[in-house]
Amino acid sequence: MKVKNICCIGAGYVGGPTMAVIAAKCPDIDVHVVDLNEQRIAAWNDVNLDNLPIYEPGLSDIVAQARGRNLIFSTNVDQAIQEADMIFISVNTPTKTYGIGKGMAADLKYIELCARQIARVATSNKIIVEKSTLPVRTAEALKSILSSSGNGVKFQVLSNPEFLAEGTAIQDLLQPDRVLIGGERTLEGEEAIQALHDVYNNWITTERILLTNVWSSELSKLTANAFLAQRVSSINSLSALCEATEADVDEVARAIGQDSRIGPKFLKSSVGFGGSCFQKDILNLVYLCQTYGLNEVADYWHQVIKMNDYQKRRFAQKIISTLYNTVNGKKIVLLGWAFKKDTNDTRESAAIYVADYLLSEQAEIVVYDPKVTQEQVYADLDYLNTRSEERNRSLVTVAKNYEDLFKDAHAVAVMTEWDEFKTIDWSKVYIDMLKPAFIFDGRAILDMQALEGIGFTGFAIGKG
Ligand SMILES: NC(=O)C1=CN([C@@H]2O[C@H](COP(=O)(O)OP(=O)(O)OC[C@H]3O[C@@H](n4cnc5c(N)ncnc54)[C@H](O)[C@@H]3O)[C@@H](O)[C@H]2O)C=CC1
Ligand SMILES: O=C(O)[C@H]1O[C@H](OP(=O)(O)OP(=O)(O)OC[C@H]2O[C@@H](n3ccc(=O)[nH]c3=O)[C@H](O)[C@@H]2O)[C@H](O)[C@@H](O)[C@@H]1O
Repeated sequence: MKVKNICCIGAGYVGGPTMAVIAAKCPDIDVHVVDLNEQRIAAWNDVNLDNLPIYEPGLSDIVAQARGRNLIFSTNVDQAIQEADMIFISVNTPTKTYGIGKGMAADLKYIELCARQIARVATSNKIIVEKSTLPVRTAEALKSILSSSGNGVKFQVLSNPEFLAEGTAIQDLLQPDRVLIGGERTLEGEEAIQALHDVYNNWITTERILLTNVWSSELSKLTANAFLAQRVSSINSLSALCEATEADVDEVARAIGQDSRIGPKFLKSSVGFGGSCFQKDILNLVYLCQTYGLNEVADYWHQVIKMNDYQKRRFAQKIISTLYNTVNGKKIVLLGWAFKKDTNDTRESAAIYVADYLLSEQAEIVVYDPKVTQEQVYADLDYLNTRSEERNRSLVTVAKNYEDLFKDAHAVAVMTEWDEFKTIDWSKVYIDMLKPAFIFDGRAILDMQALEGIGFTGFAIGKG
């Protein structure tokens, strides 16, 4: 079967870029991306490509290439479902905030709503592709809902998890390490797998397209994120030991990373990992293990999150103890609020939690991030519900630029590894600050020796 018409439900960080790349690489396939969020769809359709709803290097070029030719963004979900022979489900799967599994399990209500809508609207056979990150065996529930419509329409459910990282999404989609497709190993299942394989094969070689069964594919996505986050927590756990023993965590990472069995990537110690998925997906994995009675396995993976929480707390405590055990009324400048550089995404960013600890000690925080808005900073703090919205606004200021940023500050802390922080004129900053002037580098990106030469009292994560 040759796919002619694709529908993607969910025009977010994954659905938008993924479909834009498919449309650009497969000009003979019509790609229809739909979402309930009218504002988001309007932004995808904006003539000014600077107004696309998400920022990713290279995205606007890809959208410009395909939009209006074979790439359509709309809110007409029913029509897109009816016309498609393949439907990607790319909706959000956040951690549940209520009921059984609260705070741990993935909330699958959006996925289920999609399945019910497809079952209600479809009048011809379709291949359903799980693009969202889902607990293992979700395809079973999807199949059960889809097959209950009773109108004779047949569905094949495939798992095709996405491995892109924010900030490098387009590069990751154009040249992925691998594409993973899981399907039923029946005749119809194999046909569906082949159809999706052929879509990707327009630009990705067969060797990089891995075929497997549905359950292995679903579980591989959670596993990949768990392994990546585990590496960060592993190196972060050792950053604490390095600080206690005068070892240097970057030197340790370099030494172990040269071992080809370990490899050099994802070994940069930090103030803690953030982003919308690592924590959510590991909690989901932990919950799954608990559900199957595998408590030791659950505890093992839960430790990755606990270590991350410890790292954020440890950094905040380091600031407090260094500032003579009180930050009450002291001005502390946080450089960076996004969860990593080159994105304006702040979901689960370590900066939010470090700020929250310091605010509970009644510090006065000034935040500067080149891409994050003031409204976003306040929204992130209000979401934690630690103190009133008024109190957050009275204790936190968001600076738009460097003007007077460091004036009379007691301390500066680097939270995000933005390149521009490396080229700040630190001698000038030193003059502006109160003395002793403290600097805390949560990403270990600054030249601490040079800073101490200027007169700063410095601390960098993982440096003894
Ligand atoms: N953000 C990332 O970098 C990555 C995310 N993922 C996974 O991909 C999935 C989607 O993530 P994001 O794109 O970040 O989420 P997102 O929140 O940016 O986008 C999801 C979109 O789905 C829409 N939606 C929800 N229910 C709908 C419905 N019934 N009909 C139509 N539209 C509906 C929402 O309005 C929203 O615009 C999640 O499962 C996530 O874990 C996987 C790899 C990378
Ligand atoms: O499922 C997802 O959502 C995605 O999650 C991550 O991508 P992302 O969260 O966008 O960004 P990463 O580059 O993985 O960084 C995550 C966090 O770890 C931190 N990190 C990363 C690497 C490192 O060495 N040290 C470190 O502290 C980053 O600063 C950031 O806060 C994965 O890398 C993607 O493969 C996956 O598809």
